Amino acid sequence: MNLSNVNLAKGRSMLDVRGLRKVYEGSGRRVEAVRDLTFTVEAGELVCLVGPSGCGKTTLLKCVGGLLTPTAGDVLLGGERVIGPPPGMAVVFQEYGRSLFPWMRVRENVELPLKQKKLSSVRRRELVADALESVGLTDAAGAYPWQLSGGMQQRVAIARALAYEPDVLLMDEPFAAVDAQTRAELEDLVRGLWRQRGITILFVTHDIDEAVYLGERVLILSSSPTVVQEQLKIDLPAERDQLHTRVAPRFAELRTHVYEQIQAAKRGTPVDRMVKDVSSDTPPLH
Ligand SMILES: Nc1ncnc2c1ncn2[C@@H]1O[C@H](COP(=O)(O)OP(=O)(O)OP(=O)(O)O)[C@@H](O)[C@H]1O
Repeated sequence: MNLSNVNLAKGRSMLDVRGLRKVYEGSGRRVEAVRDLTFTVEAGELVCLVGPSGCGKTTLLKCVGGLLTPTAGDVLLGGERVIGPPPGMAVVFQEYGRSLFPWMRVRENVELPLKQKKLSSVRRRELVADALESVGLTDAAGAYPWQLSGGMQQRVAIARALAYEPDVLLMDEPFAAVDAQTRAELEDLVRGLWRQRGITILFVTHDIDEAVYLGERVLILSSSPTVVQEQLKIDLPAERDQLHTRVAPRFAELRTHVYEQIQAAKRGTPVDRMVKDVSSDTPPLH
């Protein structure tokens, strides 16, 4: 499935997750990781998923990316059911060290997935150069990953995903392993790329501040077995920066609200099992 030619205007559903359930079984152990997840991501949206540790964020992302088969429910990308890794998706994982091939130069790592596409070598080179420029790594094209810092390696992983021109970019705690300053830079890089390129991004994080800073909407997940506890519209201005956004009173209100919800999830406070879609309203804050 290639959605590049499909007219997916902003505001239309790109990703539909319906009644998703995942139970792991084996070795005499049965874990209901995800109970019943339903949500939609619109074309061009940046949605963050946040929830307590072990609540099934990675499981959900693997199901969305077609890397795991759900026990029940469906994932639809552009209206088509995901039954394996779809060509319209790219994933950036936390462990950049394991996702890049150490024996390949940066430009070869970025080009590798493009070889699955029927593109001329000239076009592949253009896409690689454009993606490396977007993440500020043009000068590192000939280096090996192990010659780069952790933050630079994660930029390479982002460039590889961008070069692939995905309709949906899945990011699984991509900045969890880098230092705080690099993390802030990478957050701004992702928001900048999202605004420039209009990609649809589903970003998983356990970091509440990161979710509020990055997202247009935050989906708060309950503890395992997981359901969507709340969907919160982030009504901060589109122009965000680390200095001013994070000290804005509204940022503090939103992060406090998410924090309270996650604490409630950890305590196992019963939550409404239906999705509360507040995407068009200002969220109630207490
Ligand atoms: N392959 C597997 N087999 C059995 N159980 C699993 C498997 N993968 C995950 N689980 C269980 O499913 C639950 C959810 O795990 P998952 O890694 O999806 O959560 P998470 O929210 O991403 O965690 P964290 O925030 O700590 O990274 C956990 O109880 C975990 O032990």
